[in-house]
Amino acid sequence: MSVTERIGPAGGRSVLVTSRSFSSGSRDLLGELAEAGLTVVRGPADHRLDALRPLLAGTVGWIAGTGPVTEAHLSAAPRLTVLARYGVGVDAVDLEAAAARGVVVTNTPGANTEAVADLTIGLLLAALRGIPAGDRRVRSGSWTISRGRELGALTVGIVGFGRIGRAVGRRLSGFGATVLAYDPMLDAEAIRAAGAEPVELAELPARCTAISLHAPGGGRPLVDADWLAGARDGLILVNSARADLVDEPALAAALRSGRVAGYAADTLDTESTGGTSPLLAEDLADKVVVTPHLGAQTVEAIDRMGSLAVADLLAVLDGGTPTHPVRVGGSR
Ligand SMILES: NC(=O)C1=CN([C@@H]2O[C@H](COP(=O)(O)OP(=O)(O)OC[C@H]3O[C@@H](n4cnc5c(N)ncnc54)[C@H](O)[C@@H]3O)[C@@H](O)[C@H]2O)C=CC1
Ligand SMILES: O=C(O)C(=O)COP(=O)(O)O
Repeated sequence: MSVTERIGPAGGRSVLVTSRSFSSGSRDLLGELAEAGLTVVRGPADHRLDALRPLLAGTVGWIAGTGPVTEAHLSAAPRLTVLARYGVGVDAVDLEAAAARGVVVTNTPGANTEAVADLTIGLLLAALRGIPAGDRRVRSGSWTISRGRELGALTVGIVGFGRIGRAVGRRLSGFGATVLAYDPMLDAEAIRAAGAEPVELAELPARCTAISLHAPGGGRPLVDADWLAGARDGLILVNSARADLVDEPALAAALRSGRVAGYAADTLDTESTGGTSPLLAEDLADKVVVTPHLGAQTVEAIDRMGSLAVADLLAVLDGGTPTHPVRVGGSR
């Protein structure tokens, strides 16, 4: 579909869709929007202002992926009433600017939890057993082996023990791993009740063979040179959350020194900044595996995210209350 293709009647009120993966799903969501008298307009997922400006002018609702929503975007959308984040993280949205303009922000908590938890285990196993590197060797004619670890023998740390962190913890417990968790918003009892040992962030590197990140982005990196200096040799780090949780140059140095044995991620800084990632350097190819932010991309999660986003968008446009509002300070 081209950037400005319209679905529904010309003119009238329009809904801008910039999520990469929004589709009708099992409920004909595009039909529901059209039935509500809304024209659906597609825009670029990276939210380039020059391309979006003409589309934002008439938009009353916006279904957005992970692209930035800044004061400049909002001021280009004077009729905007509701920004429905199709997904969970609101780190790229200027929530204060939205609140100041009376724009209601919603998201789809829980809709992609199982999808991201599944991918996280896949990334962890890929790094732990060297699956992508093994595949490359076979394709180049070599049946050279590598030695990994069994997941059940490991102590695994989880940073951010929310919906996805706990879903990953449940899967890890099923494998027989020992699960430690750090979450500054949860008390120790809540963490224990969800099956993990509560620990401080600083304890994790020395105690874990693998650590998985599930905290919101938008702040300073939690994984930096100091934190990495405390790691056991051979740490595996998994990041299916946000790139800015990790100081990437510091991690590249730790991978080269061998302190960190592997990094498996669904995101990199370059996802939003463009350019070249230090983690994609040729000499790190066998230690780093990256997927293109596809954690939420399952048939099931896309269906749930779309249904929740459209239901809340229509509720707000009807003058009602959304089920999943995001308030200022609702993120990290
Ligand atoms: N790869 C992908 O496609 C996806 C990535 N995500 C990312 O995963 C993150 C987590 O998603 P959910 O589990 O659904 O959110 P959630 O809100 O249920 O869990 C986040 C947890 O992190 C905790 N937290 C906040 N600040 C923290 C800090 N400084 N250190 C450690 N923990 C902290 C919170 O208390 C909360 O329990 C999202 O914010 C998003 O960035 C989410 C969905 C899809
Ligand atoms: O839900 C999130 O925070 C995600 O990262 C998923 O984003 P997406 O819908 O795949 O652009």
